[in-house]
Formats: sequence, structure tokens, C-alpha cells
Amino acid sequence: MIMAPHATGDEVPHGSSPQIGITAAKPETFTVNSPNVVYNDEHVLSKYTYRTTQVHTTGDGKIVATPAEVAYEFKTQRNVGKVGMMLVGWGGNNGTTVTAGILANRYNLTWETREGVRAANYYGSVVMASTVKLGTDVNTGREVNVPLHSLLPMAHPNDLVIGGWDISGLDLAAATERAKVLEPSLKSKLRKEMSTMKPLPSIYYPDFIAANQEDRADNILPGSKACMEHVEKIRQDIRDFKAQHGLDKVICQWTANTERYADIIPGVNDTVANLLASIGAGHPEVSPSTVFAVACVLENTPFINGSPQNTFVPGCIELARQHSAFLGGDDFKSGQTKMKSALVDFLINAGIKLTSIASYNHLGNNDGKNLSSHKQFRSKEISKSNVVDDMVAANGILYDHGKNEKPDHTVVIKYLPAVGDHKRALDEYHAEIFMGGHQTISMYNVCEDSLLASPLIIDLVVIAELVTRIQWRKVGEDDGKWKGFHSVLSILSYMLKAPLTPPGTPVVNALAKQRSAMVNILRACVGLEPESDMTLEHKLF
Ligand SMILES: NC(=O)c1ccc[n+]([C@@H]2O[C@H](COP(=O)([O-])OP(=O)(O)OC[C@H]3O[C@@H](n4cnc5c(N)ncnc54)[C@H](O)[C@@H]3O)[C@@H](O)[C@H]2O)c1
Ligand SMILES: O=P([O-])([O-])O[C@@H]1[C@@H](O)[C@H](O)[C@@H](O)[C@H](O)[C@@H]1O
Repeated sequence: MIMAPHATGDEVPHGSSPQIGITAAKPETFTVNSPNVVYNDEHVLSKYTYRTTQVHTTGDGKIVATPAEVAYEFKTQRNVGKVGMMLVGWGGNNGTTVTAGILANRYNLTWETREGVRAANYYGSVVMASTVKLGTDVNTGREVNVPLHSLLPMAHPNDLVIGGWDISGLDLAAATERAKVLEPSLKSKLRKEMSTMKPLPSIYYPDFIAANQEDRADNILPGSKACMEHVEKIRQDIRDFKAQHGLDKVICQWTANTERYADIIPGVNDTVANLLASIGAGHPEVSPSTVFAVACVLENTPFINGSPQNTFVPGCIELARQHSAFLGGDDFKSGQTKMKSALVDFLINAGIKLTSIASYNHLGNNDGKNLSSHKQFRSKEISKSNVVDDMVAANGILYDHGKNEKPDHTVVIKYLPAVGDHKRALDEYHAEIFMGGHQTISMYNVCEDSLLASPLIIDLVVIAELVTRIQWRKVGEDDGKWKGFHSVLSILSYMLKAPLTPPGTPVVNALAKQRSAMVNILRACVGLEPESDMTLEHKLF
């Protein structure tokens, strides 16, 4: 691996626009000793039996559970290659913060703050800063936990080559100043390199974001509505970026402003043919984010939507399926909603009848400014409100599903410039408990919006890139052909408020379930069973 020269925490090494490291196949943190797992130079190969329970209800209403299993084989390419991350909205608070964070980690920077010296880290990244239980030590009987990113060969964020687009032409150093997220002592160490980073001009269709964003729009391509020229320009930008940096692949993410929802109109965006025709005809209902998604699909570049709008109209999802391209979304799950998806899961699974959730937040960054416009707020209100649906639907004891009973739930977002990126989330959870009692949980949560979202941008890129290197097949299936994941990457759900899932499949919002699904899929790729936490070895002896 060619790693950048690591500074000692002082100035970034002068003139050190170092070659980004290439994460070649590295020795694993652990190896699996099993007849079902083979490591060769190219791949990790595993045989995995997927065990579930099939349930059916007999005519007389009896519920019958039948264990079922499917034998799979997984093949993961070990060499990561050189990976690029292209952000739409690169000059925004998230885009600048994640870029600065990766550079600071790449150079091992430290910086002075009022609380003392701080050092770069990847806290808040489930991939880089969380661990998973591998198993139990044969000698001590204690849990052995390993970094999540050691489960399979993954891109290291330090190695990511970063670029992107923005309708604002500020270079990344100036945009970082505008964002007001990071400490001056850190920004000063990165200013030289970030001032050389300039967002590519982007497409700007005013009707899709708040009018108050217009004063930023000084870096835009000609044309104020969809056209194939925009699709082809974005595709060319991706190709040029790959060629310029010698990349093996690029992952693209939307971290631009929240758009209003697009109407789903038969004949306009409901099929591939209609969507492409609508783009060609400049239909006003095709959003910039959908144009980016279409361009990425056609360029076989995974595209992830970090905002709540309905970028992935039916025609776009169909196009991705046709091209075996990958999509993920929607809306980074960073603070208030992340807490909600854990707390609601706990309350309902504890048999406590949650009866109302009041979620209020105010923030003063540009995201909040954009969301102060009703149509853009509505996109966010939807993604922040649906997060409890699966947990409520799973408990027919507390909630009368026949009457569509569920907790009252309100979401309020207010723009208060004074608090900047330091978003305040105030929540009240009210519940019925034993024998007519009540429990009220009130929470005040200062969620540093960009410092919480940036690690998610990293996780989404790293996991999406990993998925491009995993193939599967069912043992004994006639054609024996290796296949890829479904185009809609629901494995990314843990990082997203409104998880996009393959059409017709259930949406899981419960945070613990989302994390287990992702971790256990990665475990299966190295032939390991899901961690059941039964620890029978400590109970039955
Ligand atoms: N915690 C979080 O910060 C968080 C959590 C969930 C979702 N999000 C979403 O992530 C997005 C970015 O958040 P942010 O705080 O960085 O916002 P921001 O307003 O600071 O950044 C958005 C950037 O997108 C640019 N932009 C707008 N339209 C564009 C286009 N068509 N092409 C290219 N660039 C465009 C803007 O100029 C701006 O620089 C928002 O949609 C927000 O709702 C943020
Ligand atoms: O992720 P989360 O903290 O629930 O939700 C956040 C909202 O509360 C906030 O108003 C918005 O600016 C962010 O984009 C993010 O969506």
C-alpha cells in the first residue's frame, strides 16, 4: 500500500499532495478455519447455509412455523483497488466536513482547541469505529471483538480520492470557512490543500430547492431543466475524474440540498423509456438528483441519496436493474432520527405502549435555511416520520392494527441561524405503562449535524464499494452463474432514515436490526453464522 506521508500532527507536509494509497489485498485481521471458507489470491470464497423460519396460517387460524434453509456460496474480490468518492453538494457543510475529516486522518493531524489538543479520528463511523463480536476465546471463554472493517477487505477512507460538484463555486477551503463546522486551528492546517479543490459546475433547476439558495448558484451548467446533455456531461465528469486519478471505481453520493418531491406521473417517470424520454424532452418534473442518478446508472457508478427527496422514481430503479447498477438511499440517519429508531425499538420491544412522539428541532446551517421552505421541509418530514412504522407493525398487542392504531407523531424543523450547524433536537416520548401508568421521556440532544453525517458518508461509500466486489449463487442452482446484490442496496439501511428497499420488500427501520443485517451478511461472506448472543456455553454446563 502506498500511503501518504504521515505528518506528525504539525503542518501538512509541504507540497505533499501524496499519491493516495491503494488498499491492496491486506492480510486479514482474522482467518476463518472452516471447510466452508477458502482464501485465494483473488477471492474469499464461502459456503453459507441461510436458516430462516417460514410461517403460514392454516384455515382454522392456527399459525405453523417451519424451519427453512438455503445453501449459498459467496465470492468476495479481495483487492479493493483505487476508489474515488464524488459528492454532489461537495461545497456544503457535509461535503466540506467529510473532506476535511478524511484529510486530517490521512495526515494524522492534531490541532489546538479550548479543551486541549484534539487528534483526527473516525468516531461515528460504524465501519471504522465500531466492533463486532467474532466469537468466544477458547481459553478464557471471553468475547473476542474485532473491528467491523476487518470482516472483509474494505476501502480505507484515508485512501479515498474525493471530488464532486456544487452549484456554488467556492473552493473547498472557502466553503469550509462558510460552513463554520471545524476549528480554525484545524482549518488552517488544511487550507492550502483544500483551496486547490474546486467543485465541478452542476445542474441547477430552481424549482426543486428553496428560492433562498439562488444566491449560491454561481457555478452552474447552462439549462434550468433536465436534458440529455446534462446526463452526458455528468457521465463525462465521472469518466474524467476516474482517468485523472487512475481510479478503479467511483462511488457517487448526493449530499446537496433537499429537493421537493417529484410527482410520479405515468408516462413521465414511471418507466425507463418514459423517464429517458422525459429527460430528453426537458420535462420540468425531472429533478437534478434524478438526472445525477440516471447518469451514474449509465456510468455503472453506485449512487447514494443522502437527502430525503424521492430521487429514485420508478423509471430510475428499473434502469438500475437493467444495468445491474447500484442505488442507495434515502436521507442520512445522523442524529434525532437515529436516536428515535433505537429508543422506539427499545420501548415497544419492552412492551411499553408508546402513544406519542413530538420531535422538534432547530438549526441554523444552510440545510436548515433550505428546509425553511415548505416543499423541502415536507420531504424531510416524510423521512423523519415513517421511521417507527415497522416497529409499531410488529406489535399487535400494544397496537390494534385493525384500527391502524399507532403513536401520534409530529415533526417540527425551524431555521434559527444563530445556532449554525449545532442542531438542537428536543423530543418527548409519551407512553402508557403497567396498570394505567404513564412514562414520559424528554430528550435534549445537540446533534452536530455535519460531524454526525460525515462519518455516515464514509460508511455508505465503504459498504457500497464492498458490495460491488461481492457475488453470490445458490448451491446446486442449474446455471451456477455468480450474481450481484439487487440494485437497490437495502444493506445500507443502518445509515439512512428512509431506507430504499427492492420494490415489494419490507422496510426495516429498527436500528439494531439494521446493524445486525449488515454485519451478518458480511459474516456470511466469510462463512460465519450470525451472532445469536445465546452464549449457551455459559448457560448450559
Ligand atoms: N446531519 C446532517 O447534516 C444531515 C442528515 C441527514 C440528511 N442531510 C441532508 O444532506 C444534505 C446536505 O446537508 P448539508 O448540511 O451539507 O447542506 P448544505 O446546504 O450545507 O450543502 C448542500 C450543498 O449542495 C449544493 N447544491 C444544491 N443543489 C445542488 C445541485 N443541484 N448540484 C450540486 N450542488 C448542489 C449547495 O450549494 C450546498 O453547497 C441536505 O439535503 C440535508 O438535508 C443532512
Ligand atoms: O438525522 P436527523 O437528526 O433525524 O435529521 C436532521 C434534521 O433534524 C435536520 O433538521 C436536518 O437539517 C438534517 O438534514 C437531518 O435530516
